[in-house]
Amino acid sequence: MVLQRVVRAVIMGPPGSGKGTVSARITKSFGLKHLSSGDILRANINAKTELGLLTKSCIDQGQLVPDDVMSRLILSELRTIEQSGWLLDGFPRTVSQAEALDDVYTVDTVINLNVPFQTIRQRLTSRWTHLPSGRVYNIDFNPPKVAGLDDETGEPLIQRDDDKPETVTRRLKSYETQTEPVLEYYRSKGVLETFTGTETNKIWPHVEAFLHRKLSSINQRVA
Ligand SMILES: Nc1nc2c(ncn2[C@@H]2O[C@H](COP(=O)(O)OP(=O)(O)O)[C@@H](O)[C@H]2O)c(=O)[nH]1
Ligand SMILES: Nc1ncnc2c1ncn2[C@@H]1O[C@H](COP(=O)(O)OP(=O)(O)O)[C@@H](O)[C@H]1O
Repeated sequence: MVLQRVVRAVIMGPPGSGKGTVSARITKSFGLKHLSSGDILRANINAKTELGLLTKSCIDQGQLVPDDVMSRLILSELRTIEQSGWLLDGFPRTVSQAEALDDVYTVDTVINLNVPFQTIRQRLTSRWTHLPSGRVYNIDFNPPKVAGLDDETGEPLIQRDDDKPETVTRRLKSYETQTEPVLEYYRSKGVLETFTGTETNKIWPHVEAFLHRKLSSINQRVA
């Protein structure tokens, strides 16, 4: 689909709900630029930047990075891709972050992946990540072609430290207390679209059909 105007979208859902997996499909089908807050933070930690050193302990403990740090980081990244449509993944995670985003950009649509916590726990302990690209694999769901190696680059995959069961519990708690209110924030603005299920392959066709409708209606309004 060729877009006549930039589309600004957010994908939300608890850790492990499939945001990264679905984002990869959205970018492929609709050409939006994917910006993942977690990928940006992990790249900084890996490169031992000042930001990486500052945020590592929060992430390892399953806590959120402070709002002002996150909002500054993501808004400055967004400025560099202002001319493109984008899909934000992992930001905003608090109402304060949502307000900071809202001060600068109007979000057209928010895709909310509603996946039960029980399903998520099993997935995260078998998640393997290619750090430089953010590509994710799963031993059961989408294993790499060669165990332990990224399909595209052949580079090693890692298991994230914060995917340990006790840290996952803390991340889910922080999702409930700090991130769920963001769903209400977007619901009241009339832009929240929730997709419920336990399997990405069943959720995806609904997300795809919804985005086709949504993007066509945005294009028609501009035409
Ligand atoms: N078993 C199973 N695993 C899935 C499914 N969808 C995604 N995953 C895996 O679950 C893990 C978490 O997905 P991810 O996209 O990283 O979620 P995010 O944390 O919300 O970005 C990854 O290892 C995925 O490969 C699914 O439908 N079934
Ligand atoms: N918007 C944000 N606000 C605060 N902390 C964040 C944000 N995005 C990512 N983080 C930190 O990075 C960690 C990993 O984030 P992410 O990769 O998005 O997790 P997941 O893919 O499991 O949802 C979070 O647990 C948190 O510590």
